[in-house]
Amino acid sequence: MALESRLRLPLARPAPATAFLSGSVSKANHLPFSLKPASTSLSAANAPPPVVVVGSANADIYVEVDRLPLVGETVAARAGHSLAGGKGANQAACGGRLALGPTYLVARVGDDANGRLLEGALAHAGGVRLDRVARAPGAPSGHAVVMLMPDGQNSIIIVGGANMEGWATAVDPEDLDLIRQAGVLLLQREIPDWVNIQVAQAAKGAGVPVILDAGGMDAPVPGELLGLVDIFSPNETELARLTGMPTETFEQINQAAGACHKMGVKEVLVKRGSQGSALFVEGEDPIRQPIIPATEVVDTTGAGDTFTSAFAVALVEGKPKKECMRFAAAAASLCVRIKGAIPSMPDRNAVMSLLESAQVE
Ligand SMILES: Nc1ncnc2c1ncn2[C@@H]1O[C@H](COP(=O)(O)OP(=O)(O)OP(=O)(O)O)[C@@H](O)[C@H]1O
Repeated sequence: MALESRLRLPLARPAPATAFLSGSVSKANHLPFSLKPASTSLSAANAPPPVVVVGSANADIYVEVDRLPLVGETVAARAGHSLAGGKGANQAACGGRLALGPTYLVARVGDDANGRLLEGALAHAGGVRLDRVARAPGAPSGHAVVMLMPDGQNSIIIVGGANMEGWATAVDPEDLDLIRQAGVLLLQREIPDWVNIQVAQAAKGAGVPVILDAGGMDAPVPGELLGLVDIFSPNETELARLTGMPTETFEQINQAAGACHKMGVKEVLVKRGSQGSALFVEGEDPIRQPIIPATEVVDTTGAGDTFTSAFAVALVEGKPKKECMRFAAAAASLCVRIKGAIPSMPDRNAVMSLLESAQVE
């Protein structure tokens, strides 16, 4: 069956994705954010095109220990539990909750218990289309053992598994077809660079904007990948690592973003934790977005993924960049109030309520 009919995507895209980048967004796209209908139908002609996330899905196995075991020693954990994570899964789960149109995750899991945990958790998170999450034979699902110490420190061991080994020698043509019909392609760095490059090439060829979240492996970002990215989104540490420049002050970040422009990335969206965020578009004044203060900061895990994904959701709706950043800051502010990554990601109505109340403050 042709992909188009299998996915029941509208034949005509509501707005050319490139319009969002060039700033030539139609007037209709400047409408305020609208509420998410009770059920999102792909066949709705006026639904925004899909958010497509290509990335990792990881089973995060948390063990609470008093101390790390010595070589040859066995220690008993005080508690243990497993949660779905991985930057790809996190960003897809967030898109699923926030986007008016569909959100797809393209990922590889193993044919094992962790793979089933991931599929179940993503189905439970709601709103994410899992048609393109495939079980890779012969590779375990990506997983991480997170050892949590009483003082809040942690030690982590990651098994890349299917995230790294589960892709065939070339990306599945059906995945590439889906990407060509997307409103935005969202990438991170927890799958092989060659996969990111192939899917970014497909997006670029179809005029679909590509956002690369710098989070994940800390190996250098290949120049070929950077050259295909429309918006590069690092936090301050990742920006410093990429450019070899200091990123402590706003002016230093501005300089480092300028170095990224020289590497071929036109837009750099920097996440600055409790200092907010800033977007550096080549040749334009930076746009600064302060945080929307949280009543109580419980756990910032997943705040970066929430921010990037929410930004992408607003971008697909044709919102101006400043509004995309405000929407993302509101979503991330809600995320830091609840423990965990996927469990803390807000739904659209909560973000809109916060935006409304923040407006009148
Ligand atoms: N204390 C806070 N209060 C409100 N919003 C916050 C707070 N900390 C972070 N945020 C929001 O979350 C966004 C992303 O956070 P951060 O810069 O920590 O991302 P990150 O380093 O990529 O995160 P991580 O990798 O831990 O998910 C910030 O730009 C900000 O909008």
